[in-house]
Amino acid sequence: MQKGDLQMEYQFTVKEDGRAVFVINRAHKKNAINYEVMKGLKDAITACKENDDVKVLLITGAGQDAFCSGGDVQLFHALKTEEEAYSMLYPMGGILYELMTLPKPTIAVINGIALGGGCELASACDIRIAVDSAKIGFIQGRLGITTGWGGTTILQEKLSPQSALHMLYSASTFSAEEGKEYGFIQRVVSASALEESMKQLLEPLLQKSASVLRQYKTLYTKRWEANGLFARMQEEIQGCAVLWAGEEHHQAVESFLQRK
Ligand SMILES: CC[C@H](C(=O)O)C(=O)SCCNC(=O)CCNC(=O)[C@H](O)C(C)(C)COP(=O)(O)OP(=O)(O)OC[C@H]1O[C@@H](n2cnc3c(N)ncnc32)[C@H](O)[C@@H]1OP(=O)(O)O
Repeated sequence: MQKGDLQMEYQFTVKEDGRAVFVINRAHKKNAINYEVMKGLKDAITACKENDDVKVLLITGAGQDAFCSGGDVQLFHALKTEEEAYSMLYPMGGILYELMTLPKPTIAVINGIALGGGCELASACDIRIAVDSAKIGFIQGRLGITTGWGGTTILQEKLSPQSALHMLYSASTFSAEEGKEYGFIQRVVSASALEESMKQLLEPLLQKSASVLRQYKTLYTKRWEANGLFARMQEEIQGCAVLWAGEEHHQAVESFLQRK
């Protein structure tokens, strides 16, 4: 394959105004997360932490109809046992913990459908802005599993129990406006107004000094360290791995893969 033909599964750029942008670049797979995207996200978060020029991290998906459809079902379908599932779930949970505690503002720009682990990824960001056509759903329950990247533990820090548990129990797909009613989405805009809305959202943040932004985030990170956030995420991940090995999950994934 010619070098020029190589399609990177993600793009990470740092703009002159201090915003860093991570784009999941797998639109042909509704921006599902595979191991390359996981590594790219891990490296991007580290780069943001180490680069004083970066003030804000944005995460979004390539194309117009998907933010992220969760883990790559075709790829992760090969993981059958609890141990094999844990070998993928735990590293991604660690990445979401690093994202959650990055000492800089993080914004999920939900440009389209966000499902399963895609919602967990968005949850780990400080702020979620969505286009009005976006659909969001913690659909893991339909596959006989729970969130497996720490998403439930993260929601416990951001949403009311009634909102979070309804979204999780139902495994329903909600509109962006419904997600806003639950407190999961902070701003809903039309696709055409997204760029302007992002400008309005970012301007006041980019004008603040890095130390002010870092101080605010550190106050939250200290709270999460004090209440054992990562240990609770790990417990959630272990629970998901047990369900992952169950027949209900394997049959649900098989049905998805055989659907066409
Ligand atoms: C802990 C996290 C947990 C985990 O995986 O570990 C999860 O995230 S569980 C949830 C996993 N995600 C899903 O179950 C979503 C599966 N995808 C869908 O339900 C649909 O594809 C949908 C609703 C996103 C879009 O449906 P639509 O009819 O508009 O498009 P297609 O289904 O034809 O999809 C187009 C193309 O993308 C591939 N695709 C979509 N989602 C995934 C995915 N999550 N993993 C891998 N591939 C995905 C789909 O197979 C099609 O590709 P093709 O080569 O044409 O088959």
